[in-house]
Amino acid sequence: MLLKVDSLSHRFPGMPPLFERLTFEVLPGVPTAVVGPSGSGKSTLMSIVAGWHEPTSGTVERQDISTTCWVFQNPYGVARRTALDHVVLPLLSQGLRRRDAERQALDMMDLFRLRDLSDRLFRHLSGGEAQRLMLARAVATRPDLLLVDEPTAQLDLATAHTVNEVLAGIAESGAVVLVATHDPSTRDACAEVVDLANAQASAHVAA
Ligand SMILES: Nc1ncnc2c1ncn2[C@@H]1O[C@H](COP(=O)(O)OP(=O)(O)OP(=O)(O)O)[C@@H](O)[C@H]1O
Repeated sequence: MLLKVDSLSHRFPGMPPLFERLTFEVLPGVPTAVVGPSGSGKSTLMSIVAGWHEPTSGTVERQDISTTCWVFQNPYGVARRTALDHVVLPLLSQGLRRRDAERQALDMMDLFRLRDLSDRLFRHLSGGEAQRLMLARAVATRPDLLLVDEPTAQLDLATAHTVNEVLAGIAESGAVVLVATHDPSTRDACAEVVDLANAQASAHVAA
């Protein structure tokens, strides 16, 4: 598997270019951070990589990648469903029996320190809990490509550390992982960094 971004440029109508000729690759086992100031185009890049948005020019190749999950910056859930339901549902739709889906979902919630909240309604979760729940749901389905936008934005240091470790573990287990972040601890937990700070003039990848 390989995510290959080649000479990618994007500009919204009437705005200066967000990035130009951005070129980088992400391999399984090499979690990669996308960094840059607010408004530099991190979320836009994620949506282009996810295939939701057409770039102005350039290409995104998803070699041997058949499943993609994109975890948004803002968590979206069903107010009157439990936390556990949110993780179980995609597993049921993958064909797992309910008992197996629940076991797998609880294991995943454990990783993200959410197991004690399994029966809590989504609308009663805190922002950080809801954000971790969205991560647990995405990771539980074992996507080939995992795109994550600001996973630690609402978390304390210790919980952010847990999330960074889980994301590194997911990459190690063979997924292609790309994380947009402002958080230095997440940046440091990644093996590669794509910096959009200077990507208007010439794109680059910094280690
Ligand atoms: N559909 C759109 N049409 C026009 N402008 C847009 C559109 N989507 C995003 N923008 C603008 O493009 C710029 C980049 O937005 P984006 O959300 O990608 O930045 P970001 O780096 O993720 O920011 P943040 O760190 O604040 O989340 C912003 O100035 C934003 O207002």
